[in-house]
Amino acid sequence: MISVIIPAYNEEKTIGNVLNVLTKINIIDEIIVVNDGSEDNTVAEAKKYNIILINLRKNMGKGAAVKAGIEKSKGDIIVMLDADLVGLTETHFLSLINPVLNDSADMSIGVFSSGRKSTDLAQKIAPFLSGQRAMNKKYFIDFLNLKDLDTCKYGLEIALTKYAKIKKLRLVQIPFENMTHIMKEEKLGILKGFYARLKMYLDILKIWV
Ligand SMILES: O=c1ccn([C@@H]2O[C@H](COP(=O)(O)OP(=O)(O)O)[C@@H](O)[C@H]2O)c(=O)[nH]1
Ligand SMILES: O=C(O)[C@@H](COP(=O)(O)O)O[C@H]1O[C@H](CO)[C@@H](O)[C@H](O)[C@H]1O
Repeated sequence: MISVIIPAYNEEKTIGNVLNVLTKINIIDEIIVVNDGSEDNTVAEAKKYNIILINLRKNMGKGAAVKAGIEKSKGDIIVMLDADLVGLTETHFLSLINPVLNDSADMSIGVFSSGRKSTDLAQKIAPFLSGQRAMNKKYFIDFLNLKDLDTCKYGLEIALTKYAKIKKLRLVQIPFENMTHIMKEEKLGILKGFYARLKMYLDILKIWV
């Protein structure tokens, strides 16, 4: 059984397109949207689709949102996808999940390529930060027992990557062609976006070192 978890904070502009694609993919058993205290119409947009909605009352950060989704999930395979993806297709989804389904990898990581230069470059430099992942739930549960996701925010992915290394999991990177996401500076404007980026790097550094 496959559960997809989508943490979402103020993603009213993009979450509909992501859900529109995912809700048409037959092999997905459940899609869990975790509204992380959004102040915009994310919830209303998500409710247009056949999904399970978790509402966090206030913004808790990505790590806490994903944790809430995993705890609610019923699947034995978990897929994490961001709500601000642009260009997602069924082919991307299948290519991400197949290595885990056919047991040729324990964790697969989707990495943007040939989407937009800026986002391609960021993921080329740091593919281990990508939020698009598939993994067996047993590893996620083990990971949750070891790592406090309630406070790690954007440190989630680097924590997952470290976990995979320590546990010697088989990792595979899947090129996500023609995909991009909305960058922080585009969502929030240059100054606020850059500030949010610095805060994200701080979350990552806290887990990294
Ligand atoms: O406090 C937060 C910040 C982000 N997100 C979600 O986590 C994913 C990745 O966040 P973001 O798009 O800001 O990261 P980026 O891809 O820009 O680094 C998106 O679906 C966000 O809506 C969240 O649930 N809570
Ligand atoms: O690609 C990146 O460098 C960062 C930053 O993306 P932005 O272009 O600042 O929105 O985004 C990734 O890293 C985050 C932390 O690991 C993840 O939460 C995101 O899912 C991922 O897209």
